[in-house]
Amino acid sequence: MPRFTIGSSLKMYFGHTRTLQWTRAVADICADHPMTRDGTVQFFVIPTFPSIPAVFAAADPAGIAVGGQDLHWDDEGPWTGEVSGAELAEIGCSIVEVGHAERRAHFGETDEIVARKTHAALRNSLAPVLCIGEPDRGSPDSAVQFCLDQLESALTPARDAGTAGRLIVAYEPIWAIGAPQPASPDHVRAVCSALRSHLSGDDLLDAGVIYGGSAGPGLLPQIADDVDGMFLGRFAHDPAAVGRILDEVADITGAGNAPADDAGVTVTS
Ligand SMILES: O=C[C@H](O)COP(=O)(O)O
Repeated sequence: MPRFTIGSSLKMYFGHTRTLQWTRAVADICADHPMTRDGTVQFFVIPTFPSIPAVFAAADPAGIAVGGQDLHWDDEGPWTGEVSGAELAEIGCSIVEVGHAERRAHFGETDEIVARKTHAALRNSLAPVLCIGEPDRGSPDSAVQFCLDQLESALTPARDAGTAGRLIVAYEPIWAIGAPQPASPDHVRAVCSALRSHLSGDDLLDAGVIYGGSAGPGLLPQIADDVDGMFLGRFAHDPAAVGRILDEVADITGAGNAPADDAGVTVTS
């Protein structure tokens, strides 16, 4: 597992041309940056479905993982308009977003549907970016209880079937999505550390917990000890923000002060 998993869902913000411009700019940054080159950071991008093949071609050479924003709970069948995890895996995706708050709110995704989709991702060897988070601002303790219930609900079918795999839990308090600023570092740390403890040593799942909700440059240094990465939205629309976050990773890990070799790769030994 990389020390940090950091990525962005482009939601429906960009058309195809801008998606590719953004991806190429981010791929250039990741191809050059010591923190992505040495595997300290696994960067991922989640575009709209039609852009996935072109994004894959632009992102894969830079080591960027690509995923879908949703999947169906079945692997095939009469589901007009839907996309299966089997097909996402077939075209090269390694991750898929499941249960984002916007899908739960606007597309009727219940906890049961999210659970079936989580299992569909895992059985197709896709790492679910499983989005959980409390609806209203409150205490960290109440958020932890809400999120643990949501998490275990989402994992029930996979646990029942004994399906193993990599899991990326995206802790996204709903009240912090689309907001001017993220949840406070203390809140993020309390909830994410509880989720990490809960999943640590899981028999089936190799799990990490990342934070999303108005995340951007400046946040990771305040939460790094208690998270496995960040899920970026609007504050990564400027590709330069990705470079700033990777620079912050270098500072966090101490690599920022290390000398670089001729190829520009930081020498840490
Ligand atoms: O998918 C990303 C999250 O929903 C966060 O989006 P945001 O940073 O624009 O609030």
